[in-house]
Amino acid sequence: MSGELVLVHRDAALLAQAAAARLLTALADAQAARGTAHLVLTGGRNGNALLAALAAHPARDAVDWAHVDLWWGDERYLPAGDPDRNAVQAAAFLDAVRPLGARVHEMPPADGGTPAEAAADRYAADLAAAAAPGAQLPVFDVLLLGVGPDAHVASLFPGHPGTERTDATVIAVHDSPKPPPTRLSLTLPALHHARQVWLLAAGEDKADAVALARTSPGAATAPAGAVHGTERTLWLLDEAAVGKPA
Ligand SMILES: O=C(O)[C@H](O)[C@@H](O)[C@H](O)[C@H](O)COP(=O)(O)O
Repeated sequence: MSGELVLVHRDAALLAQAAAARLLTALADAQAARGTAHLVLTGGRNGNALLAALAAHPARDAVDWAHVDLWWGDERYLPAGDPDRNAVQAAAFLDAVRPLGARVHEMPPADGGTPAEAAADRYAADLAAAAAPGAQLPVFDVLLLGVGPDAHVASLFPGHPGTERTDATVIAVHDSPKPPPTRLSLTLPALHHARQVWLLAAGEDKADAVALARTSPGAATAPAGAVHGTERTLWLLDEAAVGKPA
């Protein structure tokens, strides 16, 4: 079982700044150890706030972005440029690091004809191409996950069939309880290919989900409580998201 750590910050803004500083150090450490870093991004308010803080951080370029691979844990299956796509919401950060050489692996957008299943397979192939020989996934150094009010992570929702999938690394998710209804998501086994999993939750609307997840009731009930890094699992919270007894 990896080491689990809970860090609580005063509010969502400080959480984003502190997590960005921590992430820069984690990426620099990964590059010092292995020469490269694989970072998995998440959508949602806290994920996007972290990326905005990262883009503006004075120590941003302590990371050699030319040796960073950026992936997504999930994506809304919408046309390219749609403002609801996670990659579009991360544009300010991507516009800052792409010129520095970051390898940005966006999940495929909907093109009006390709089924989401085919797009999921394409991303799985992209991941496999970046993996060690014989592996299906690169080892992710840090995998970021926003936590939903129902304790979902990525696009793996409680009681949803996609959360139980173990036969693929990337799946299409239909009938998502969180709009839009069609998404692409890494599966739970794929999320476990991370050295560090960082779970981000801020606001009192997340307190129930955090309290439930931390009792580890299983992925079907609380996917956020079922994801762990092989080396470390961090809960990055603000005060409003803490304090509800389990
Ligand atoms: O595509 C998405 O919607 C996200 O990847 C999703 O998993 C998100 O991280 C959580 O729903 C938390 O979102 P908030 O931080 O906005 O509450």
